[in-house]
Formats: sequence, C-alpha cells, structure tokens
Amino acid sequence: MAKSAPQPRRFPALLRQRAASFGHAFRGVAAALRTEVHLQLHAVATVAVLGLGWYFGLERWEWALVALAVGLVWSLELVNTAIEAVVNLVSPEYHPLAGRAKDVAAGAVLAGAIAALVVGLLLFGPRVWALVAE
Ligand SMILES: Nc1ncnc2c1ncn2[C@@H]1O[C@H](COP(=O)(O)OP(=O)(O)OP(=O)(O)O)[C@@H](O)[C@H]1O
Repeated sequence: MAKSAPQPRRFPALLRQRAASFGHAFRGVAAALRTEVHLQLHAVATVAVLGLGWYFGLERWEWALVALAVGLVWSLELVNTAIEAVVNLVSPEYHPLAGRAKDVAAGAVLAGAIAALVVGLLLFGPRVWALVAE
C-alpha cells in the first residue's frame, strides 16, 4: 500500500512549538539568574544603566548602543554559564582542557564587558563629569 505524503504541520501546532521554545529560553535565563552571581550583577548594572539613560535623556542612537552593549554582555554571560554546565557534566574531574574551556569562555565575557564599559564611559562619562564639575 502506498504511503501517504507527510502532511504539512498546521499553523496552531507551529505556533505552540515556537511558544514552547520561547518558554525553554526564558526558563534558561531564569535558572541562570537564580544561580549565577555575575548575572545578578549584570541585572543590577542593567537597571542602573537604564536609569542613567533615562536621567540623561539619551538620544535614539545612544539607546541603540546601550541595547547592543547590554545584550552583548547578557548573551556572553549566558553562553558562559551554559559552557560551565556542560564542562561540569562531561568533566567533573580536573582536566586541562576543561579548565581551558572555562577560562576561554570567561575571557569572552571579559572581552564583552570591556567593550560595554567603553560604551558606557563614552556615553555617560562626559555627562557625569559635567554634573560633577558644575
Ligand atoms: N574540571 C576542571 N578541570 C580543570 N580546571 C578547572 C575545572 N573546573 C574549573 N577549573 C578551573 O577553575 C576555574 C574556575 O572554575 P569554576 O567552575 O569555579 O567557574 P567560575 O569561574 O567560578 O565561574 P562562576 O563563578 O561564574 O560560576 C576555571 O576557570 C578553570 O580555570
């Protein structure tokens, strides 16, 4: 008997699947936020930067830079957390490669954080300086 051709999935099913994927992603962020002190510090820094941006009335392009900088640091910290979890899973004992993987992942976060710091200094430095010098 001839097999019937696979049916295209219906729109509601696709939508449900996408919603589930978003759910997994949010669950990942929430789990990382609960366990990672660095991410909690990023959350505090993010709120502070948003407050400063509102206080100084940043221009649209400046908000775009802030969004990119904040997104970069959060993304790298989340990837670092994922790499740490996988390394702990596959190499709970000491191994030079496990150590290197963690060090390099931490280095990626450091590089992103330095870039974000430069953006923050360029955007807020002169404004804060003007306030202090008044
Ligand atoms: N299995 C391992 N084998 C070899 N070295 C390791 C191993 N696990 C950790 N290390 C070394 O210890 C360092 C700290 O690892 P750890 O897992 O404590 O992460 P962390 O830097 O404390 O991260 P966080 O504070 O974000 O959880 C690593 O960067 C690495 O140099």
